[in-house]
Amino acid sequence: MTTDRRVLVHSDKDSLAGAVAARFITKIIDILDENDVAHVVLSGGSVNTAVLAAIRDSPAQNNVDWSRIHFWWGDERFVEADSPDRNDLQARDALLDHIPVDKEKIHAFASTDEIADIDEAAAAYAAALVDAAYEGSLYPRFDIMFLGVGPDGHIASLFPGLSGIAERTATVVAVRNSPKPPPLRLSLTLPVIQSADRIWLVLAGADKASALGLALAGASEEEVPVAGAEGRKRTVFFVDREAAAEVPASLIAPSY
Ligand SMILES: O=C(O)[C@H](O)[C@@H](O)[C@H](O)[C@H](O)COP(=O)(O)O
Repeated sequence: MTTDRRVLVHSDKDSLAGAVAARFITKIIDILDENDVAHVVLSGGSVNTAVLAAIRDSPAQNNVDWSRIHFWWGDERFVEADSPDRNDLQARDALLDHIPVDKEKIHAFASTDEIADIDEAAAAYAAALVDAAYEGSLYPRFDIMFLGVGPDGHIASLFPGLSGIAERTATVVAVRNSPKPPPLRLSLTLPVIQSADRIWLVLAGADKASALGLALAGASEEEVPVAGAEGRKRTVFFVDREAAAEVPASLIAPSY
């Protein structure tokens, strides 16, 4: 697992979103210089959606060959296709509908209109991951995985105290009792999350400070799921000052 886990602090949510957007554009151009395609995992939540909007609004995004990027989601609310609760709709509104993506490379979780049974929907996403997997794996090589963090420390739809966080075999789990509504969700599991080359966690607000502090101080992933977010190459916590309030000073990278 990575030894490179860094915390980058920005003054507020807007500058955080702008900085992550700029860094994403630079990094994805580099990745596409070296690879035919890239795989990016998107997240729900207001902060990550603000990042997507900032990417859309950046003139530099014209330099990205969007048609070579596969888009996946870390989790999804299992609701109707047109529900505003859907993470994929939020991402389409903020970015995907505004850039020249290849629609076949947008891998959204099924809605309840497409597949009524949540276990079948989880199996369908697991099958989509296999279809794009590199040899010998059950999922693609994810270049960048965006994750949000809840005040309880949840990532994707892996919540403290629920069984999903402990799943080590399945790549996708059906969540029936999410403490945050809506209760039915689909989520990648921790082994898939930890397979990503780069995990970029983007979080803002005082309500995240405790979970982030605990995770970085060595709490278990069962107690604070974000503690388990470690990518293969690099794990970066992009945070605002409020969310950074309980981060050990030794982990904070010099601001830039
Ligand atoms: O699944 C959900 O209900 C949310 O999408 C959640 O996982 C979100 O990503 C975090 O709570 C961060 O949310 P904010 O970015 O809005 O703080």
